[in-house]
Amino acid sequence: MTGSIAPDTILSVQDLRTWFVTKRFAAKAVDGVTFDLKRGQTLAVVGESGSGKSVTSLSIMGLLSRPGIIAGGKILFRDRAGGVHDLAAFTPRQFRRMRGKEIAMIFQEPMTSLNPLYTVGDQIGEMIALHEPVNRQEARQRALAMLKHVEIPDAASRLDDYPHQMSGGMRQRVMIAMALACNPSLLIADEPTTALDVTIQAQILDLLRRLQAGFGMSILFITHNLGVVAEIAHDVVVMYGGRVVEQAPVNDLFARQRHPYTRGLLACTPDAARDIDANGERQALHSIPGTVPPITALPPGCAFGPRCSMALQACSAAIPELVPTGTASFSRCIRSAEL
Ligand SMILES: Nc1ncnc2c1ncn2[C@@H]1O[C@H](COP(=O)(O)OP(=O)(O)OP(=O)(O)O)[C@@H](O)[C@H]1O
Repeated sequence: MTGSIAPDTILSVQDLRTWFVTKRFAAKAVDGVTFDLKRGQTLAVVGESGSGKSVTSLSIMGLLSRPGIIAGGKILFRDRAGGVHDLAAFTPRQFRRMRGKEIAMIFQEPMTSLNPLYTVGDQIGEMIALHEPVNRQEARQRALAMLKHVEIPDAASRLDDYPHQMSGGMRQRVMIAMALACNPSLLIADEPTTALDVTIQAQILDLLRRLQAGFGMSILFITHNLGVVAEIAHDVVVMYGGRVVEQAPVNDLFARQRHPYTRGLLACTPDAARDIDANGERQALHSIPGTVPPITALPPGCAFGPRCSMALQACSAAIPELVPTGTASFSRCIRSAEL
């Protein structure tokens, strides 16, 4: 029995637990995470470094490194033909057949996906040939079409470039072209714009939005930046200490944050309109006190408690439940009604 998934949903992560277990420690990097990604939409997973975002995406892609294991939960994925698979139970062989074709991933650093020794045309073509019966000429034509889709100027003359001959923004476009070459229904994007300067970042987000409208893929977007979330997401999951602390449609989340951590993250996001007053004076920068605790030493009760200005004694007594705060919103805070 694979489990159930709503008809408009392409990915349903259900009570996922991904742990790193050795003789010395058990790091519960992801501990009971649940969310749904709807077809053709973008779900952003946001949180500070160490909150468990990347481990969540690596679990979905079957790319966990040792000693990481999926200790519990389901990752239900609906393929193009409508079949539902539990990726949490997939073998490496099953993942190899699915990756690139049905699910693709882009990373912060394009050179983790691109081989410096091959031209970009060869690399995109090879990705297509791996999953589809195309000859060399067809693969090259498809690679060219993909370079055009990702809006690389003068694409025909860039087909035989090596990655090092391109700028960072162009390499990011090539990585997106490679990821989308076989028309996957799910794209996992792990901080794909973090290393880029803000104008290029905006261009890449804009490109992803247009590609989503054209190709119809769903996007799981991992980021620490709420500014990026506002640009691209339909729904948002906020993670802290390996757990979901808040979950909401993007407009609801920005209108009202129902967890003090989300509120703190938003206050830390630079905003010129807010941070410089009418007299041109800079307001003090906000920051959340302290740092994310190591996953092996989470405080008792609410993991955010020691950093939270609203914490009560009860917050350290038990881990708060994720409770509904709206029709599609949830918060793991006992004071969410006051926020
Ligand atoms: N191979 C590993 N062995 C042990 N612990 C690990 C391993 N990989 C990740 N972790 C732990 O899992 C936790 C979550 O890491 P993860 O990379 O998912 O965080 P993140 O939110 O994506 O942060 P970043 O933005 O820095 O990537 C961290 O506390 C990290 O120490």
